[in-house]
Amino acid sequence: MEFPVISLKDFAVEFERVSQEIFKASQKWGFFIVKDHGINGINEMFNQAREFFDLPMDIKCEKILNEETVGYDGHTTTTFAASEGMSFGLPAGQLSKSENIHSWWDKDKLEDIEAFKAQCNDLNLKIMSCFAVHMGLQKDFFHASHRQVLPGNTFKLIKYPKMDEQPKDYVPRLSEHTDWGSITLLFTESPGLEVRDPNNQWHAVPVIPGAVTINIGDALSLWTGKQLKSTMHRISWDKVPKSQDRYSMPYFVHPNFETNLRLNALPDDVDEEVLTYSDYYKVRLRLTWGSLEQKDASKKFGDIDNKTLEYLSRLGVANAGKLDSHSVSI
Ligand SMILES: O=C(O)CCC(=O)C(=O)O
Ligand SMILES: [Fe+2]
Repeated sequence: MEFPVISLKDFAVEFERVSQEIFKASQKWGFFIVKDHGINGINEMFNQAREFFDLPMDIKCEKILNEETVGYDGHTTTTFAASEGMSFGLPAGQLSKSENIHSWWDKDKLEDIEAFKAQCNDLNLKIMSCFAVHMGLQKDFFHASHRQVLPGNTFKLIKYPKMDEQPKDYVPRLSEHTDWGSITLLFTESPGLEVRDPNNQWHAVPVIPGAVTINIGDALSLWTGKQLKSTMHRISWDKVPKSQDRYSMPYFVHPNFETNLRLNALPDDVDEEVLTYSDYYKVRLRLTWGSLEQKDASKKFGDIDNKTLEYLSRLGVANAGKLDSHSVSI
């Protein structure tokens, strides 16, 4: 089964055809690769990532990830990944105002990050317009819920350090999971990512230099009555070369907090209840990063509200039954 690879070279002149390919791939796989996307400066970003992760641990630990999803993680083991990360959350233009930015990320470096985030957001809005038209909505329907307000989109640098052997305590390289938000744009130079294909078998995502891998997150899947698929993905130990570090850079797009994800309620969902993105985000934030909270009482990552949890399992989010895949005890 062939992994979908789509060129955006003729996006404007052949919008109907290209958008249809994107919509179909998102229904069938929930994952696709785009080429000719026009985003510049990818190699420079990888170089920044290498430079940052090469710094001594005490410098990287100057700012540990906070609830804005800004800061470093990698100083401690988690149950879901053997990696370190540097996250740049918040709506466009707000990083320089965050209190959680390391002094190493000076004004010029932050401007580069903001400019890269802006390019990613342009691509995001293009992709969203493809979904809208094929669902019979106004082309810019999703733009209104992707304004630059909280929580904003998170650009993250990730390093999976080379390891001769798997640590004794079982830690997945990256445990199987779905993403939380609307879509994710992923930049990577190395193999290792696997996704569930339409037959539910693990399928290696090809690496195409300079291309962007895009996948649908839970919020957009729920919001579209599951017309679009939020697909499980993972990185397993035996698929990543042992002798070299693996770098990747996801850009996680989130709908605005107040967005009601009930646009196209599922046929068996008779509940009138509103499910905002904020409700869902709080659950995933806590499940993913709650362990940092236990180490630093000044931090507060979301909330597990039982009513939301129960409601989500009834709706059957893509991660159904797996809401604890990034588990911390709650
Ligand atoms: O590092 C990768 O290639 C995938 C990362 C990912 O899926 C995530 O961080 O959600
Ligand atoms: Fe992911």
